[in-house]
Amino acid sequence: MIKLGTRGSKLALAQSTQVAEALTRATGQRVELVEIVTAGDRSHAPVAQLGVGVFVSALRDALLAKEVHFAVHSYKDLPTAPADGLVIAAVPPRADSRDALVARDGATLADLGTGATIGTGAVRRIAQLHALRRGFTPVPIRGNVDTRIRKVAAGELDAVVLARAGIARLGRADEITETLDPLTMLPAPAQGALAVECRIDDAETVAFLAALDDEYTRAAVVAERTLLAELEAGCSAPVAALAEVAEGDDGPEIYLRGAVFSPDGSNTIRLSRTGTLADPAEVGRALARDLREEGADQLMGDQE
Ligand SMILES: NCc1[nH]cc(CCC(=O)O)c1CC(=O)O
Repeated sequence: MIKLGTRGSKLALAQSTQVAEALTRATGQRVELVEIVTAGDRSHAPVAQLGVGVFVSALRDALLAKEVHFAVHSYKDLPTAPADGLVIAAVPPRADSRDALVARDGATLADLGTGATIGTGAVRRIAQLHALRRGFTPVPIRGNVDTRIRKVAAGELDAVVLARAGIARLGRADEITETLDPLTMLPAPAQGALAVECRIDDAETVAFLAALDDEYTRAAVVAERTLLAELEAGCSAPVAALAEVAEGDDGPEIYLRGAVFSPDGSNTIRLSRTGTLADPAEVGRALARDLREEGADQLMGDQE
C-alpha cells in the first residue's frame, strides 16, 4: 500500500481518487488516501489574503515528514517556485482547460444582460468579463464549487464562472450552460492539469508515478507556468495562458497564447508564439519577453 496525502475537500478527494485509480490500473499498486487538513481549509479569509501556497504547504510538510508517499495538487494552485526536496513526478493527461459558465435556464454569456451579476474571485476572470463591454457586474466570491453553484440556483447571482475541470471532476458537468472559448476567457496557467508530487529521493515512488505522466500535458504546463514565473506573477495574478501541442511540419510544436490584464479589464495585452516541443520553457520565456516589450509590467502594476 502506498499513501496518497490529500486535502479533504470534495474536489481534492475526487481528483486524488481518480489519480489513485489510474495508478492502480497502470501499475497494480494499491493506494491508501490520507486526509491532511491545510490552513486554507480552516480559514474563511479570501484566498488573496491567505497567499498562494496555503493549500499546498501542509501537503508538502506531510511529504517531507514521510507521512505520505505522494500528493496530488491542482497544478494551477502551485507556487511557481519548485519545492526543496520534492519533484513533480507525473503530470497526468489534462482535463478540459477552459472556464465554464453556470447560469439559470441554460443562459450563456450572450443571454445575460447589462448588470448581470457573475460570481468569480479571480482578477483574471473579472478583467476578461469587463473586457467584453457588456456591462456585467463581477461579484467576488469564495468557497467550493458546490457553494458557488448554489448561489446561482438560489438567485443570489445570475451566473458563476468556474474551471470546467473542477465542475466535471465533481460530476456536475451537465449543469454547465456554456463552456467559454479561450478567445473570450483565456484560462489560468496550468488550469485543468494535476501535479503529482513526491520526495525527490524516493526513487521507488518516482518510478511508479512515471506511469501517469503525459508528455504533451507536461510540456504545455511548463510553457504556461514559465510565462507566469517570468512575469513574476502568482496564481492570483491577472495572467492567462494556454499552450496546445499541435503537429507541425517538423513534428509536434507548442502553440502558446498569453494575456495580461489591467485589474479593471480596460486594458489587455494578448500575444502568442509557437516553439519546439523539445524546449517548452523557452516558448514561455520568449512570450514573456514579448509581453514585457508591449508593457505587461506597467499594465499589471496598475493595480489600484
Ligand atoms: N482556484 C481554485 C481552483 N483550483 C483548482 C480548481 C479546479 C480546476 C483545476 O484543477 O484547474 C479550482 C476551481 C476553479 O478555478 O474554478
